[in-house]
Amino acid sequence: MKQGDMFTQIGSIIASLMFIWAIFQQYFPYQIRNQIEKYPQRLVTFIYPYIQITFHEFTGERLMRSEAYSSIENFLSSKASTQAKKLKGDIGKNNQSLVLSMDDREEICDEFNGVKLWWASGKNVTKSQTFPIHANMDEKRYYKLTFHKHNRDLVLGTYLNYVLKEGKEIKIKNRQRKLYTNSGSYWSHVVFEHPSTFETLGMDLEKKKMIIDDLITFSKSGEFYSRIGRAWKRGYLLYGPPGTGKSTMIACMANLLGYDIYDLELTNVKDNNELRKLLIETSSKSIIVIEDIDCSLDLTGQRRNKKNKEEKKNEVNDFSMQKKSGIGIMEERDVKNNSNVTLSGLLNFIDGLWSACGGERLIVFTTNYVEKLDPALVRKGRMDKHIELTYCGFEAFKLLAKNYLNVESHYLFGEICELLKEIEITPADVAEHLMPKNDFGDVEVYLKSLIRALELAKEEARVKLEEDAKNC
Ligand SMILES: Nc1ncnc2c1ncn2[C@@H]1O[C@H](COP(=O)(O)OP(=O)(O)OP(=O)(O)O)[C@@H](O)[C@H]1O
Ligand SMILES: [Mg+2]
Repeated sequence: MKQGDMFTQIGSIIASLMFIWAIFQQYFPYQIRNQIEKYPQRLVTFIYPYIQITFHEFTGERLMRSEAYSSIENFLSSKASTQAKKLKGDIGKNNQSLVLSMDDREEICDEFNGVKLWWASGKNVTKSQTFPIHANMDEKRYYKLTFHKHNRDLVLGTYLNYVLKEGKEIKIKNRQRKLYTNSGSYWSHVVFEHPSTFETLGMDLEKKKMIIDDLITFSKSGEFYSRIGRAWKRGYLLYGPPGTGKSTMIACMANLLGYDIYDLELTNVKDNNELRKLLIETSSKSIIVIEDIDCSLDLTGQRRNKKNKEEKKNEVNDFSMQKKSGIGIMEERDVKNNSNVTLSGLLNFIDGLWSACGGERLIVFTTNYVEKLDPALVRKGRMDKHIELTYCGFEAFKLLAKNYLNVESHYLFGEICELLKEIEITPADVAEHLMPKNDFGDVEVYLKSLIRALELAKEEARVKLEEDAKNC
């Protein structure tokens, strides 16, 4: 028989069956129909004791991308890379890693609490009404989960929640992170791609480990915080001289935990209401940073006095000094905009905001002058961890030498170690000496340049000491 004839015959059989079904539906009372329908269903359940759940990619009237679908996609991506034979590859949203997912019409098996389940990917293709270029718009993808009916409770009660939660976490890890800054009461953002990590941060190793442990413990303690009835937040105060790595450490924290950064410029905020609005808009898994907190607010709750204003007057004309002399900017703003953020407004936000918002947040203040801060601002519970970033010690130097020069030991290290004990030099200055120059000289050239700088600083310190002694 020709293929065309076969299709015609099948078509007429289907048409006849549909006709009989329509008659059946119309003329048999509901009760009889129900009885008769039960048997084929029981037969199917007996022969095929599996349940299937379909998760479509687009849902709702406006065909929004389903969150469940994208969570499942993320959840399955790690399993797909080891099990599926046909994979799809793409660059992740963080623009750094390759993300693999299962291709259409693939199936993989998952196991949960000793129970086997099967995930299959598929797509329905409907004929495109539009131009061929839009043909893809008519492909409707879905994931189908199949499991034995005995495991219904486990799958619906626990497994699916677990899949959605895991998928969400993977999504957050892979997402493109953002650096937000505020102008007035609005946040604007750029993609956050700072390369600093704790591996490249030069500092005392024990202290570094303590900070990493603290951050990781915090990020895993959601349930603990909720059990004890505290908002899931933690405050860090980073203090130390300029160039010791405070801002760099914030980037390391964000990279370690995969958080966004909100760099809050308090001097751009008009009043406490505007501050509250800004903070409520911050997302979960974020670090809210206020740099140079001593400059951003008058920490006695009063505006700085006139004398201070005069002192700062010249500095604000120099753009490079503006960050450091934030109070100067603030006073300039005050005159024009009547800025009115107060210490108590800031404290309220630290204490109260997160309770309402949920989700994990770090708040980080930096300052060069910890002694200037109001004790109320930095007490435990508000700023839980106070971390001093210090001048460059030998351990920090070794890490910088390894990163910048790819050298772990050298005969000049001993001399540098001795000099670092006597001379205060910031990691930023050390890094500057180790930075590759045009001539790309060898390691010795860079180390000797650093030694010269240290000896010069030592000599200057000696002369200054002598002069001070004479003046006394
Ligand atoms: N501990 C460090 N390890 C590695 N690099 C560092 C470290 N400290 C500083 N640097 C380098 O010096 C530069 C300046 O450091 P950073 O901006 O973090 O200093 P800071 O403490 O925030 O200074 P400021 O108080 O002026 O804001 C960074 O770009 C970084 O390359
Ligand atoms: Mg800084």
